[in-house]
Amino acid sequence: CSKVQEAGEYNTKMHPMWQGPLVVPGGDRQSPIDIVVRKSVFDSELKPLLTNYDPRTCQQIWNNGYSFLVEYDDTADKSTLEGGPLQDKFRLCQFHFHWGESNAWGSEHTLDRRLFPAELHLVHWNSNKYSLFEEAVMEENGLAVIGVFLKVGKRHEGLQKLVDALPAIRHKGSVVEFTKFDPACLLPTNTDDYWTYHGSLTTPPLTESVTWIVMKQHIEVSHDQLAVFRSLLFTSAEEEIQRSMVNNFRVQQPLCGRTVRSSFS
Ligand SMILES: CCOC(=O)CCc1ccc(S(N)(=O)=O)cc1
Ligand SMILES: [Zn+2]
Repeated sequence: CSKVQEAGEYNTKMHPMWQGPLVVPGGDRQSPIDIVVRKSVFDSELKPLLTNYDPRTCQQIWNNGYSFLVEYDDTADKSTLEGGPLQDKFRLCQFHFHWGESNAWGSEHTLDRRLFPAELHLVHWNSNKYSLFEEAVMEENGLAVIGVFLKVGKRHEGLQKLVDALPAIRHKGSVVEFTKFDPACLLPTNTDDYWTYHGSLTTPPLTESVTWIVMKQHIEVSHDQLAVFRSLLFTSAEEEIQRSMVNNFRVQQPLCGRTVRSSFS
């Protein structure tokens, strides 16, 4: 399988984050992918997801120059994910989004090549086996990321608190305190139906350490809420040329014979 990023990754390759080695050691379980729905395999052993998030562990929101991240205190098993395809307990460390410059594209995963305007990633690490995220990120069973597609429609009331905080972190490197936010409000009502496969981080270090759990049901956000995402900047306040934070997604990667399992038939 391709061990070097697709030539078409112009957007992401041009972004400073992508400078450096684009060859991924191994490189046969990269993410994101196109989920071909009719080729996914129903697995009756897959359990419902069990999320137990404590809003009191929410700490800050910041612009890392590629997306914005809401970070959680992951020094104890206070906000956790288990069940689904997972054998262990995983600790929530952050969530972030990927989006486009237009509503026509922006998601990282696709469903039968269908693009969504944005995609939410809730990032967890295996606290049964490892003691730090930085350790788990290098291990095959180290991470679990829940992916949720966003569609443009009615305003998402739970998201608005986060949207209202974005103007304060417009530039790369800015951070503000952000507390008492329950990420469960961003999950779809149905979390029993999902696809799962073994993949990687979609940004450097691109390590193949992620059990992906992609929700079948999307959430709706308003056009105006997405427009505020696009008002963020890739660049720091000191830089001469300001660049809008849009199209911060990676192109789909080769499946390389992997099976995508579904929790529903
Ligand atoms: C060793 C430090 O590694 C990191 O900070 C990786 C952070 C990171 C977390 C999640 C993702 S995603 N888009 O695949 O959900 C990409 C990168
Ligand atoms: Zn992501």
